[in-house]
Amino acid sequence: MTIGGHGTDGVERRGLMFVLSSPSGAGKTTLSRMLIDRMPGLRMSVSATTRAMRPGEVDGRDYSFVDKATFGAMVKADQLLEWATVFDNSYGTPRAPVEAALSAGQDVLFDIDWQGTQQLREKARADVVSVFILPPSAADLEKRLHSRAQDSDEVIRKRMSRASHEMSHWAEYDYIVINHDVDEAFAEVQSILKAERLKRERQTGLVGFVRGLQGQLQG
Ligand SMILES: Nc1ncnc2c1ncn2[C@@H]1O[C@H](COP(=O)(O)OP(=O)(O)OP(=O)(O)O)[C@@H](O)[C@H]1O
Ligand SMILES: Nc1nc2c(ncn2[C@@H]2O[C@H](COP(=O)(O)O)[C@@H](O)[C@H]2O)c(=O)[nH]1
Repeated sequence: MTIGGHGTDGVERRGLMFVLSSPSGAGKTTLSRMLIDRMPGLRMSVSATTRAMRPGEVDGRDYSFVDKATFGAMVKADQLLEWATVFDNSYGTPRAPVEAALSAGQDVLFDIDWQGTQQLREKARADVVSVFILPPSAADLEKRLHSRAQDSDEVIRKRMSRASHEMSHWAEYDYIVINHDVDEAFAEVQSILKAERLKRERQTGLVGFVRGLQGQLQG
C-alpha cells in the first residue's frame, strides 16, 4: 500500500490507519464522530454494509448501504480492503478511498470489528494503530444499547449475547480504553492518536528536516 504525505508541521509523514473496535454499544461510533470533528487530518472510512439503515442514518455518511449482490460483486472485484460477517450482515471497507486518503497524507479512522482489524494488520501492520473500547460494565452496555433506541429488543439481545465473544479479542489491540465517561474516553483516544502521529518511524521527512537544521547551524 502506498502511503505518504505531509504532517501538520510540514514534515513528511506516513499516514496511519486508526482502528476503533468494541462490543456493540460500547461507544465507538460516538468517539469516532468526536475524533472526526476535532482532529484535523483524520478521515472516516465509510464501510459498505448489507444491514438495513437505522433511523437517522444517512447513506454515504454512516455507511454505503448495498444489497447482497452488490456486496458480493465488491468482494469479487477485490474492492474491499477487508470484510466480515457481523450479526448476520456483511460489512467491508472500500479500498479506494482509504488508499487515496493515505496517499494524500491523511490518517484514516476505522470503526470495524476484530475480524476486520486482523485483516488490516495482515496487510499493513506498521501502519495500523488499534484501540479496543470496553464498557464499564455489562449493565452499562445494555443500557447504552437501549438508550440508542435504534434496535429492536431482539437485536439488542443478540448483540449482548455476542459481546463476550467480541471482548475476548481485546488482547490483540495496541491500546485499551474503558469508556466510563465519554469526554474522558475521547481525551484518551485523542492522546493515543497524537502520540502515534509523532512516532519517529512515521515521520519519514525527519532526516531531511534535521539535515536542514544542521545546515542552518553550520551556515
Ligand atoms: N460514556 C458514555 N456514557 C453513556 N452513554 C454513552 C457513552 N458513550 C456512548 N454512549 C451512548 O451509548 C450508545 C451506544 O454508543 P455507540 O452507538 O457509539 O456505540 P457503538 O460501539 O458504535 O455501537 P455499534 O457497534 O452497535 O455501532 C449511544 O446512545 C451513545 O450516545
Ligand atoms: N470488519 C468490519 N466490521 C465493520 C465494518 N463496519 C462496521 N463494522 C462493525 O460491525 C459491527 C456492527 O455495526 P453496526 O453499525 O451494525 O452497529 C460493529 O462492531 C462495527 O464496528 C467494516 O467495514 N468491516
